[in-house]
Amino acid sequence: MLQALELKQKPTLLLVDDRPENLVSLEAVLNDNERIILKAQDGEQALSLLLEHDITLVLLDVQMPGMDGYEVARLMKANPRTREIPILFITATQPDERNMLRGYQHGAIDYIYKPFNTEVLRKKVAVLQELQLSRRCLSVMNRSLDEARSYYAAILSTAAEGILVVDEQGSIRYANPAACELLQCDLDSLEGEQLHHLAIAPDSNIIAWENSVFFQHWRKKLTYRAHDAQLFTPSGQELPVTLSCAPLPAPHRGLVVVFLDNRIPKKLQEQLVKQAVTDTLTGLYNRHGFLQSLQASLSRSGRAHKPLAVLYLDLDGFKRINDTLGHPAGDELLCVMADRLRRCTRAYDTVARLGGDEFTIVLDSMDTPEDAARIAEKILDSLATPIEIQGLKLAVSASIGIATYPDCSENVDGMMQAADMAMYQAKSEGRGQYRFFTAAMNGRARARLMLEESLRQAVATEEFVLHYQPQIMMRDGTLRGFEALLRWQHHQAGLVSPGIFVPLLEETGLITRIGSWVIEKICHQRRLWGNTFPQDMVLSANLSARQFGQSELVDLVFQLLDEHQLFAHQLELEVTESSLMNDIEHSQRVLQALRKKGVRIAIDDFGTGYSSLAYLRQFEIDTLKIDRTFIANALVSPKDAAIVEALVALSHSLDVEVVAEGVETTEQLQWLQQIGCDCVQGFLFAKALPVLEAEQYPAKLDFEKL
Ligand SMILES: Nc1nc2c(ncn2[C@@H]2O[C@@H]3COP(=O)(O)O[C@H]4[C@@H](O)[C@H](n5cnc6c(=O)[nH]c(N)nc65)O[C@@H]4COP(=O)(O)O[C@H]3[C@H]2O)c(=O)[nH]1
Repeated sequence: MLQALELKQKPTLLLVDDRPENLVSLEAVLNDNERIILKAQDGEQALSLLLEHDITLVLLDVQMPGMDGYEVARLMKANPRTREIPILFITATQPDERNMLRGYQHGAIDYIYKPFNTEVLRKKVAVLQELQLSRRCLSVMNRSLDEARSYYAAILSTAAEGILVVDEQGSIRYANPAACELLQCDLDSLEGEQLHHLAIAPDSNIIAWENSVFFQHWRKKLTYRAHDAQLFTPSGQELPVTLSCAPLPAPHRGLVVVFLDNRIPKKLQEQLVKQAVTDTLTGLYNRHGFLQSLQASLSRSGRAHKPLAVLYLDLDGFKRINDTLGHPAGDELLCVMADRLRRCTRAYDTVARLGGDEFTIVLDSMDTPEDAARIAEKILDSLATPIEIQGLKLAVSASIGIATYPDCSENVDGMMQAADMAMYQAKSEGRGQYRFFTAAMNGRARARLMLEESLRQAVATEEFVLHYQPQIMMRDGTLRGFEALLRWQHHQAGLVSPGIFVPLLEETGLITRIGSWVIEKICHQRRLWGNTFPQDMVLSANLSARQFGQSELVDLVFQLLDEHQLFAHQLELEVTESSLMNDIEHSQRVLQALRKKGVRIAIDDFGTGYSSLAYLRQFEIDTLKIDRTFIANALVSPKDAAIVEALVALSHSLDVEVVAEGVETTEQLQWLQQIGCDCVQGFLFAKALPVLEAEQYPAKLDFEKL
């Protein structure tokens, strides 16, 4: 833009003469509206105009007082801004040869003598002016050419891709810095090198350029592209590249080759693949990686007819460590665990963490299935050494299930299921041990699947009923309330015990649906019993851990209380210790909200879980239900008796009501009375009763006679 403006400007002449009349006559001759004319009467004025304006040509008087024309020319020559401006000297006398040469030396183009022929002067000025404009034009173009050249050179030298320019004979004529760097050589050694030699392994036969793919494509004016090409450095090192080779546009006869180092995307891809199959915490394989590896091992073992085993390992009591010491401690434990598992296995066995505290191992190419038992024993032995975390020595054990190929299954899913089932078997038989999968387990699994299926149907067809077990106040033998207990009225099998189906409901997630149904049902029942029982009679329901963790629980309870117009204290929700410990903050929030409304909270089965007396203080509760195993043992085990006594005393000091569960004998009842237990529940009074029997129960109860 600036350059175009520069060229469009009118030419400017500077006339320099000490005599004003000469200046006037010169102006009269040269003024034609096509040019601008400036005038100066001495050297100083001329120099300052020269610096201020863009002068095309100077007509300079040689003889001037003070600074003469030669001196002005010398000073112009010395200044880069005025150096190139042509000077036409005007003189009355022919200068001597020395001065004339001095003039030419300082930039004079020509001399013109006074008195001058006006026509000659006009012509000379016109020619010189034209020449000067052409020169300017040229220099502007040169400048823009230089700029364009340095712009493209900068692009070429900063490009991350290697760029080569090759002539039609296949000789490299140019290589950018990236090309030199990737090919590990300097420009000098690349220049003149044949392009197709770079694409040939050092020990291969050299072919002629005319037979190369580059030339073949160039001849047909086509671009050659290769995503997995190979170049070779002069030292013979392989360079995997993506490459394109395009003919240069006419009139150039040659090709431009652009290539990109494939090792960078490859490395990124490798990293991504690694991340996708690795457990970030332990660095072991994750589930995805493990299943892939198991698939590959099964195929190998199939071909080699070698047995293979999958070990499924679950840490015993990991959750408690995580909950009590915090997640960082849990993570540390898992890392130590991963390390020990690595040490117990061979380099080519696959060790993985599926998630949480579940680890799996593929034992590849075993000689006999007993090798798997040896490894399992080694793992259990290695866990016998306590793990030190946060200054505490933690004793950790694991349950291990083993499935062998081809006996248990021949596919990934089957092997995983079998190992998982065997692990559950090991766990249920007493932890810290290993079990091989057996056909009997398979039978049980099948039965379980069938049960699961009919349970789903039962949920859909509402085959559930609630039975009510009475709770009796010790002080006067009156009815405190009922605990609602779920029963499954199976259309063929009859009444199924919750001990069988509640864990299944929990595992399948159906428990939340049923749980909501139970709360709704007892609210409904409590309203129906409005006139049958006193106002303070309590109905209680069990909450599963999952249900207790649900964010909508509080709203549901409030909504049902409203709907059935109940007093909040007529409803008691029983939560187990472990549900509370799952997420302590959440538990505190839920309990606070429910109790604020007046809903009663009971801790169920106290003594079977964490048995932490500390949280009796931490959580807001109304009732503590002592587990029936303590009551069953209390009269034969002084230790259990002492625990129950301490619990009763502690609960009273915290204003918490105590309910003893599972009271079956009058001896137990008398003892509980002695130690001040508030309330009792058990077969001594009644089993869980259907609605009608529950209604009639208080009339039949004779507390004194018990
Ligand atoms: N040996 C003996 N047992 C006695 C005696 N008195 C009561 N029981 C039994 O002890 C269990 C008490 O319920 P739980 O501890 O909450 O234990 C319950 C509870 O954890 C769960 N459950 C039952 N109904 C529900 C429910 O509606 N929701 C949820 N989430 N769980 C439920 O199933 C478990 C077992 O329930 P049930 O089989 O009904 O077994 C009941 C009850 O019948 C006694 O004197 N001796």
